[in-house]
Amino acid sequence: MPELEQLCSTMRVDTSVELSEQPPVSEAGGLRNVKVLIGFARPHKRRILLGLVLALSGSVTVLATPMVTKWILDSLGTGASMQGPVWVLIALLIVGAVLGWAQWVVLGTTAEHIVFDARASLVRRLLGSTVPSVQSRPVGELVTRVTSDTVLLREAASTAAVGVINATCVTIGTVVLMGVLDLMLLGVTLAAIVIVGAIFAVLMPRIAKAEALTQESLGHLGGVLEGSLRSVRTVKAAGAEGRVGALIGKNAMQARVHAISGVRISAGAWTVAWTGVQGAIIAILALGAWRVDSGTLEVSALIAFLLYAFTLMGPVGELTTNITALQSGIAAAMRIRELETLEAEAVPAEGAEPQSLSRADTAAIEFDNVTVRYGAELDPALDRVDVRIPAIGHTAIVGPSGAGKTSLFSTVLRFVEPASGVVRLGGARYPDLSVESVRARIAYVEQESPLVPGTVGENLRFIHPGATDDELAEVLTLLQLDEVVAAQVRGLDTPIRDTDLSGGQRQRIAMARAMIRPSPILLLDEATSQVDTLTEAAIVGSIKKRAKTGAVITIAHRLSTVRHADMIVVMEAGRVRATGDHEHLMDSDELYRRMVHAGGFDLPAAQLDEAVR
Ligand SMILES: Nc1ncnc2c1ncn2[C@@H]1O[C@H](COP(=O)(O)OP(=O)(O)OP(=O)(O)O)[C@@H](O)[C@H]1O
Repeated sequence: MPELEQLCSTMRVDTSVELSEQPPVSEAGGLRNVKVLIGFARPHKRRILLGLVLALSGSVTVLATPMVTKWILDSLGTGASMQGPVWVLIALLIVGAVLGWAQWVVLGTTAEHIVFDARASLVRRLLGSTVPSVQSRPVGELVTRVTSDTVLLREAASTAAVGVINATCVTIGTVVLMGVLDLMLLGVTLAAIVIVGAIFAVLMPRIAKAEALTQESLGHLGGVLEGSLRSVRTVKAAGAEGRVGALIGKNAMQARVHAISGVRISAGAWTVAWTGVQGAIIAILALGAWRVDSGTLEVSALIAFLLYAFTLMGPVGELTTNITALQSGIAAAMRIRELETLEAEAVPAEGAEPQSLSRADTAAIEFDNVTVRYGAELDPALDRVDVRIPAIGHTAIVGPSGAGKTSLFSTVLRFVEPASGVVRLGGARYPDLSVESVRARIAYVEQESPLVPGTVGENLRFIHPGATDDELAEVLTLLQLDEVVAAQVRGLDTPIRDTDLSGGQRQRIAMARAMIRPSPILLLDEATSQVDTLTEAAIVGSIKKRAKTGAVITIAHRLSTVRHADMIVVMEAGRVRATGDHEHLMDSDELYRRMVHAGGFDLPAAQLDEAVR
């Protein structure tokens, strides 16, 4: 758990570190792709080195065994005591077993550390990225990168890398010792190794490609599945289970096709490797027998040579498995690394502090000629907006769908940064303030899915974890939630997933969370649906109360919220069209009048006329 706490506590710090320390992604450069994988292993190089030393030491015991066997066979011929070589064999066995165990533990543990680090780094990256960049990808796809891709990294970045080096060393060592025994038989072995190696070189990139495509399909699968489950009610109500299932199944099938292609190529590589080694053994046996027969080779040397040939199957098999694992790991590392393209939030600035936000004559938020775009080629979502929101009172933002209300909130919360113009909080310019210091002064209630994983109590204390029981009780009463909470099986300790809260009750819990302690600014994106009369009355009442001591800014959809606002900002097509109170706007602004008569503040502009008619 301490590691988890550490992970959580470092969530808010600069996120650009770990992933960006690695070299840039390249589709073409195989070596560069390997470097991406090495980037994940680098922090654990000492442990990996230890694992390699243990693996190599273990291999020495394996390599020594045929020579000691030859020693025993030679002793048979000369009548010398066999006690010495037998003890050496037993010692080699024990030492080899201990080294193998230690290698397994060291590398296995390291692999888990690598997976944890990659996950922690990914979580930090995801939570540290800007809202639009995270929301531009399906959530399920991002989740698979943290869950399944990191698992593939496990073997590749530790065991597989060591396995490849060790197997290569063992192969070289075996070849050298074979050369000591007989050069002609070595020639046969080398020919087999070269042929197997060449076929491998051709097959490996194809395995890598199949792995990358499999992971990509799995990512898409996760994305579609997550989206479908999120809207399971709509899916079922529309009787679309079959269609949605087919769409998810299509991604699953694609994953299967690519995975099967990978399996086939891997099977081919394995078969080639084993057949090559087996063929070499038969050739060695035939040639060796002929040479023993002609008196140019000792029987003990032939047996030792054959033992080496059999030993060679180990490293060749190890190479095949580990190179396959490396290819999977490289594909996973590239996908993990690709998340670097998510735009990170601005690094905290030091220095400026907002002025007091509690005086009626100061502005809580000021927009000075602010333009916001979601892409260079897109029309601005906010177009040269000038607005001044007082530090005390209720300001309602209204406008047709797409007018820029949410973008205004996103700019206030620094989810997006203006392309031009400047925003001020309590007189201090945003660029001079850290993101944290801005958000610390704002409580925000979003319109959609306002509850977070955890218990009811954790949800209520989400913004202010230190809130006292009295503070909690007060806000629960204000929002008429006390009985709702008491009715849950374990009261405040009821996990959200076990509650039977209605949409309106969830909305009120989200409100309570934001109001448990006064924040200078309360941003409320009013829910259009799911709001019962009780919730509506509770929300209007709490807005009024809070607006006496701070700034309450609502994206308002209902007349009941808008009518009593101290100031109403009417937005249209990214611009502020008019400001004033209800009476003033009813007299002076045509669009506002139409929205009031239409009975909805969020209809698309084209529908307003129709609704009024
Ligand atoms: N993440 C995004 N990427 C690209 N364009 C966006 C994004 N978010 C909003 N927009 C565009 O910016 C404009 C303003 O959208 P915004 O969501 O701020 O309007 P809104 O008034 O809140 O609308 P609604 O009431 O329908 O939520 C729209 O044209 C919208 O298409």
